[in-house]
Amino acid sequence: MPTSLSRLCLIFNPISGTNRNFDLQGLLNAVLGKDYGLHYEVRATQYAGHAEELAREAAAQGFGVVVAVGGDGTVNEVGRGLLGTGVAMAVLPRGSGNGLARHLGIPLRPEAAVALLRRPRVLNIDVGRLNGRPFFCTAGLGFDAHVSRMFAEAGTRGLSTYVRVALREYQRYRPCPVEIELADKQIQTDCYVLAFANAAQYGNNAYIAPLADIQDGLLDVCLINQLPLWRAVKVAYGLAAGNLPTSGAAAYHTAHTIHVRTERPLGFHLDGDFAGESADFSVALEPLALPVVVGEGFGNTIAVG
Ligand SMILES: Nc1ncnc2c1ncn2[C@@H]1O[C@H](COP(=O)(O)OP(=O)(O)OP(=O)(O)O)[C@@H](O)[C@H]1O
Repeated sequence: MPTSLSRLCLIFNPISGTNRNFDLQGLLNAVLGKDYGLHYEVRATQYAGHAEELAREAAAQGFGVVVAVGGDGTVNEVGRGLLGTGVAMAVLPRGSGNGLARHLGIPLRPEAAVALLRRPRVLNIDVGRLNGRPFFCTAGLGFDAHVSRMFAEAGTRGLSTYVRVALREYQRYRPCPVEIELADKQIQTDCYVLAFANAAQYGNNAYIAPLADIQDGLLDVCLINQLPLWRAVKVAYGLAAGNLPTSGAAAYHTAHTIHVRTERPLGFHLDGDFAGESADFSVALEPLALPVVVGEGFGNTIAVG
């Protein structure tokens, strides 16, 4: 194993997920111990955005793997900090949804996820950017972004809060006329949800783009123009069953660059966290821009020094 991969910095978000009794240091000692020749350090975040700074600092200090201990928001911050450094990101899933970890085949059981770090397998994944800001799993505009904003304000986290907020906001949210340019196509339509998927799922095995390949240099673009009740039921079922593309409830495209103008400013999310509002969106993909530690059986291994 290259020596750099034996130096691990774990960046721990104490507020992700719902389990507050998590002994990370005890887990690391039990699973990694002293037998594997690894050096590992834990650094806790103190505020939103801190994980990006900590990750950049760890890369500059010569750590070879920086582990995001949290959910997709933490993964996004750590990934942002590592872009361009050549340092690999690993994930110890501790969030509510854990979309990227699930896509990469990383076990949700903490002991098994940590065990992957003994001999990390690293490969490069594509990175999306929405108005210049990176995302690794999914980004989007419309209802899903609106729900992520309301979820952030809800006071409690977890799947049950998310479902409660989504059902409440479904009564209120209205679609917006948009113009979409992608892959030589111009589309004028209403937009209820426009999702840009680098990975297949939002998290919690909700498959917004089950065919998305995180190494193919393309984003899977999912458009839902209206969401009357009958279609909402189809979408919910399609997300869970992984058959949304064949359900007739959503339209799909693939592209590496997309431009969207909206009639009114729309909220957008990056990896499930609300990230602001705009009426003009440029989305692009950087192929294979981030090395990541993957689960057993995922993709092909490449050498990272
Ligand atoms: N110390 C901290 N105090 C407050 N907020 C923090 C802190 N550290 C990180 N955060 C913020 O916590 C938010 C939620 O974290 P994260 O997304 O990892 O968990 P989650 O929402 O439970 O998981 P998932 O995104 O997989 O559903 C992130 O947006 C991050 O910026």
